[in-house]
Amino acid sequence: MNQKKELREQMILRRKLLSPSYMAESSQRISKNLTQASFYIHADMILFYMAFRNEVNVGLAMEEAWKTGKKVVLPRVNPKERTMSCYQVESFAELKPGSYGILEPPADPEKEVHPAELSLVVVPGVAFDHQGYRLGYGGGYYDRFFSQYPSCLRVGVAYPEQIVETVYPESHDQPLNYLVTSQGIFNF
Ligand SMILES: Nc1nc2c(c(=O)[nH]1)N(C=O)[C@@H](CNc1ccc(C(=O)N[C@@H](CCC(=O)O)C(=O)O)cc1)CN2
Ligand SMILES: Nc1ncnc2c1ncn2[C@@H]1O[C@H](COP(=O)(O)OP(=O)(O)OP(=O)(O)O)[C@@H](O)[C@H]1O
Repeated sequence: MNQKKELREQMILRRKLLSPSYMAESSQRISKNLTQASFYIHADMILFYMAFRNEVNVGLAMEEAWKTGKKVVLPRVNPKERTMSCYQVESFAELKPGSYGILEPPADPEKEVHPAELSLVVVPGVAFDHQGYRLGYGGGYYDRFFSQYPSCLRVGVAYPEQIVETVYPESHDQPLNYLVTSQGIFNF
């Protein structure tokens, strides 16, 4: 547990040291690699995330998804229960800062999507390992989400600097199917 906490702090620090131009360029390459992958091409409803604190910015992939007629979905978090609900979005202009300052869609019941309908989930993270495990901010949001809805394909996105030998997975940690980096794609 302490190993996990130390790795989280170390990896957040490492990510803070990346330059804005490096992150922008890598994020573009990651978005491009993602949108060229067959699992993305075949997906019609995709849960993305809005980057905060130096995370990989997948905005370019979201724009590509809108252009090609895919349904773009974003989460709203419920910090009390540590759960996420999903809403379809049509543009970045609809979003407003929510919990943790992360941009979120409005809670419009007509736009709510049942997570079982998602064909692909793009997952942020602090660190990723060679077995397909990820380390987040410790809220357990994605682990809880995937244990409840195990059928959607999970794809992590990372700068190569975020990949480590192991993130010390625990029994509740839900592994990814793929990890997309600026240098290529891992299949677990
Ligand atoms: N862009 C993005 N959206 C996301 C996630 C993410 O990792 N990235 N999440 C993925 O889970 C969820 C939000 N999870 C979060 C969990 C904790 C903190 C946070 O600020 N934690 C404090 C510690 C607070 C505490 O210990 O109670 C901190 O890090 O300072 C932020 C986001 C849902 N949306
Ligand atoms: N399926 C689950 N049901 C209930 N609690 C869970 C579940 N998965 C994880 N948790 C709890 O959530 C907490 C955080 O888990 P963990 O440290 O793995 O989060 P994380 O993967 O870093 O965060 P996140 O998924 O939010 O990015 C743990 O205390 C864990 O017990």
